Amino acid sequence: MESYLNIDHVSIDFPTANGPFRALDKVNIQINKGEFVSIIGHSGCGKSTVMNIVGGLYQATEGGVILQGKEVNEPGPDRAIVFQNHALFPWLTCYQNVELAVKSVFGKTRNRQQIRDWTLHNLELVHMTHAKDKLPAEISGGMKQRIGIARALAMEPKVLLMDEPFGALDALTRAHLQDSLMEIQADLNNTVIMITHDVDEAVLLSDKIVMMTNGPAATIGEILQVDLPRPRQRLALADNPDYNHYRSEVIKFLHQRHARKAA
Ligand SMILES: Nc1ncnc2c1ncn2[C@@H]1O[C@H](COP(=O)(O)OP(=O)(O)OP(=O)(O)O)[C@@H](O)[C@H]1O
Repeated sequence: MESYLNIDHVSIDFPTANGPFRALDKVNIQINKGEFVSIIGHSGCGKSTVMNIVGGLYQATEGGVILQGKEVNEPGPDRAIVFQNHALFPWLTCYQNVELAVKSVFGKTRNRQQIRDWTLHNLELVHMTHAKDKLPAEISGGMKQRIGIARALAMEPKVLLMDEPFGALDALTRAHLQDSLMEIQADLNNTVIMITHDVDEAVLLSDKIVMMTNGPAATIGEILQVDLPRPRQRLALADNPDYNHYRSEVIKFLHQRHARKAA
């Protein structure tokens, strides 16, 4: 059966002064609907480049990305991106930031009341109704990230792309947001690709962890299937032998089999 999202033998060459630089070489990932997939690998291996190709921001030199049987060549609302640095419009309130995304996707098909209800519903999903009339400068980093997630979810994307979404947050805020994201995903069955540097985050959230080799010409080293039952509770998992097994598999990949050579 054909997968929902097929990253099919994707290679990319970037032009440089010394000629083409092959950043990715034949990257192959098959993702099913509703799957949560993390991409992990050392800095500079090409994780964001994979995401930018799926997001349609970069074009693969060879191979391509097929979403529900259609090749993806440009950005579109079917692939919403959540960035590490929120990327909210500073002059718009939280409500207006989400509403803008809703209007851009549903402005022609939904009436004003429906747009308002849908905007409020998505703010509620991320527990941000209380701050809907605040400007981004008036809320914390974790709250901004919640708005970024609400904005992406409100577009009802086929795939949610998250580039280190919690990378800039303190450990406690990060844990709260991971829990919220797991709850939301259990409710909505989103298909998610998330880049992370955090091994625990990858194991806690993912169905599959894609581990990339170091560049240049980075590719998929291994794909680890994480078969921990859901819902997952971080406290219970701390003593779970399967959890610790998955965790150590990722650590061994990153720090033993594909350890980065010292500069
Ligand atoms: N537009 C570009 N032009 C030239 N080279 C690029 C471009 N974008 C990325 N690269 C190169 O491709 C490689 C992969 O970069 P990428 O940003 O995808 O890595 P990454 O794994 O996301 O890194 P990090 O974890 O540090 O964010 C790097 O060597 C980078 O310098």
